Amino acid sequence: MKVAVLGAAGGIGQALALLLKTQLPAGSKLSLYDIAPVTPGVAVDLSHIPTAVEIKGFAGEDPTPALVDADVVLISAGVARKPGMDRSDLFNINAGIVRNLMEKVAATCPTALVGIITNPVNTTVAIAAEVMKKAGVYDKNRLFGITTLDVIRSETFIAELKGLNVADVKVNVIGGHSGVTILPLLSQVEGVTFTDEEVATMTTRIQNAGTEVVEAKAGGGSATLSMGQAACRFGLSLVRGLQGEANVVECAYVDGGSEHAQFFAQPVLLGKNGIEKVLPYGEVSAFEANARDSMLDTLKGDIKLGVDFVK
Ligand SMILES: NC(=O)c1ccc[n+]([C@@H]2O[C@H](COP(=O)([O-])OP(=O)(O)OC[C@H]3O[C@@H](n4cnc5c(N)ncnc54)[C@H](O)[C@@H]3O)[C@@H](O)[C@H]2O)c1
Ligand SMILES: O=C(O)C[C@H](O)C(=O)O
Repeated sequence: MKVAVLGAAGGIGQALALLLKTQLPAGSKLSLYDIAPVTPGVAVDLSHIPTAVEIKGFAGEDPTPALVDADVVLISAGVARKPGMDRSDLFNINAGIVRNLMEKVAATCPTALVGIITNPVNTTVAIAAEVMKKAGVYDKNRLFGITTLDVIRSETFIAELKGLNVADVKVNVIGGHSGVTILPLLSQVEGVTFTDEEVATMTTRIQNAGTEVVEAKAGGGSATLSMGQAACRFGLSLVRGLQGEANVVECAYVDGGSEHAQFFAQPVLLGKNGIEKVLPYGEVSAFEANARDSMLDTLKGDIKLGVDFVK
């Protein structure tokens, strides 16, 4: 199994690479790429960790050598937010970066499972899909916007509020990955009840959690370490699915035939071909149904921006 990380010298990329080096199954290959010249050095550094994961680093303008024979590609290349910015403010720079990298993915490893981390995810995933379509190699079951950070934040905050063991908290987060498009389904969390006020406060906290980190870092970037953990969890789930493990389920932003929008985050069953099955997200409360319906104009606008960018 070969996993490639594009953007591997960045805050997320380095954390993710470290976690993958220590957690990928024995015999895996890990390939790091970034335009930053330090990237081969990052790989040399990680290569001294005694795990049976072979690691190589590549820098420069062309990601192709890192992509050859990749089974999974995780993309965090691009710029991050500073205080006062919205994720959509990153579009001008990151749209072109994702388009260019996806052109290389389409040419070099078109059947790889691709996880997009680069913001604005609601839009960059649509860009990735359009690039693959243009190249004639689009498979909607192999492309994912990684929304796992919203899931692990929800698990953490709910466990804190309700005094639960965080390992026991499971929550679906649906929609997209920015502001009101992030919708945790609190009504489905087993073993707890929330007051209306708790639902409103917790939903807003989860939706604004990225901004919480951006403000706390005060100009030093956005979430990197928690995102490294989230991307590692998602990447390992992709690998477990590819290896034939049963019942691997994650929420992700996918082209899953949703009635709500072309791309929509919801639970998916992962397998040897990426998405084996898009799963229903279940019953929702009146509050959640209203929040879901209210987000759709924003989400569809974000998606259209990405589609138009490539067309
Ligand atoms: N999906 C999520 O939940 C989530 C969470 C956190 C951050 N993000 C996003 O992830 C992205 C990266 O964040 P970060 O904190 O790691 O930023 P960072 O600035 O620390 O790292 C980005 C890396 O991308 C590299 N890069 C830039 N252009 C490139 C190109 N054309 N090819 C290859 N590499 C290139 C840079 O050299 C840098 O090393 C941002 O867009 C951020 O908004 C997404
Ligand atoms: O908020 C950001 O800009 C980064 C990321 O999308 C996050 O949710 O932390």
